[in-house]
Amino acid sequence: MAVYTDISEGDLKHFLQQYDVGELTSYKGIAEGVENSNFLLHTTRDPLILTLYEKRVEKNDLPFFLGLMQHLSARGLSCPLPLPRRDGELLGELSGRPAALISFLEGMWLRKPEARHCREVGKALAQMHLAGEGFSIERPNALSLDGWRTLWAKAADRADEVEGGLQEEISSELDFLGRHWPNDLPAGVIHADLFQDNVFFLGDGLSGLIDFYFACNDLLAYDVSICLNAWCFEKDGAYNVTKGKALLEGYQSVRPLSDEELAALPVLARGSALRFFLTRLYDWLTTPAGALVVKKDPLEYLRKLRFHRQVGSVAEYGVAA
Ligand SMILES: Nc1ncnc2c1ncn2[C@@H]1O[C@H](COP(=O)(O)OP(=O)(O)OP(=O)(O)O)[C@@H](O)[C@H]1O
Ligand SMILES: N[C@@H](CCO)C(=O)O
Repeated sequence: MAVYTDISEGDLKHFLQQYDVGELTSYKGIAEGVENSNFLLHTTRDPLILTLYEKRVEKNDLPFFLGLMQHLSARGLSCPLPLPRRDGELLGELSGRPAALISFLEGMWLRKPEARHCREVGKALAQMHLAGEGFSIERPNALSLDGWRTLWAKAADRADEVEGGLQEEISSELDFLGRHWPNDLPAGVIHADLFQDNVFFLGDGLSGLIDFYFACNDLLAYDVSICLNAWCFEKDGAYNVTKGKALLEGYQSVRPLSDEELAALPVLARGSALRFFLTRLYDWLTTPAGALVVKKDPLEYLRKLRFHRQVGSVAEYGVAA
């Protein structure tokens, strides 16, 4: 459950006086999510989301995240919009944490997405990539090769507790990626965490994207590979080529991938599988027992990584080579 910081009604009402958002009628903590504390607020006007940024989010990055949501929204992408205080600031403080109010996005995330939903996700990702053009703040990806090495250095000693042989396997994977990582592909603002719980649907239609707190500047095709990992595998670990094809077609209907981007997909997908494996492994090994947060299974991403390692041609992802 992601409510790490509690708030009192008195403090909340005081905080809301800085905004022009009507009177508070009720509020409750939102159990989903693992990074920040989120609350749903009802007021005499529109419902709102209150986010308290927790320790893994760098305060210096908040102008990037909040500014990006404004930028994308202004360019027609459906995503939450941060609300300014009466003094124009987007960021305040509540219960000792940086805090922001953002608009409530209608919709639900899908527990069992189908290929047609993957197509919509592909389209929305490409729309986000185009809408991100011209955003003036830059944020390097803290979770690329260097960040992976740092995480691995903290977890490697204990990795074999999770599965025998992991130490060797992951060390050589990092070496491989260090030698083969592309750096001359089109880059821009990427979401970097566009998992199912960050895409809302209303009926069959995609209603918007949320959770831009890993967004950064990186290769656009790397973001595509994150979505292939997050959306196109079945619970039993099998890659679903119909979903992959739909996601890639949806993406390419808005922003065609170059031959170089397509050819790089297997390596990029190895990297993105490793990224989520490593953050999950680190959390698995360091989250205290009894913490009110659901730990995610690192081995799910190890299996995905192994799949990408044996991919011979990009056609196996569902796209014509
Ligand atoms: N703008 C919004 N409109 C509607 N619901 C929202 C909005 N923002 C967040 N939520 C709700 O809060 C939940 C958690 O939000 P979010 O994914 O941003 O949190 P997080 O802690 O950063 O999570 P994680 O990084 O694990 O995905 C969402 O699944 C959703 O239910
Ligand atoms: N989407 C991430 C968690 C938070 O970003 C994962 O599934 O590991």
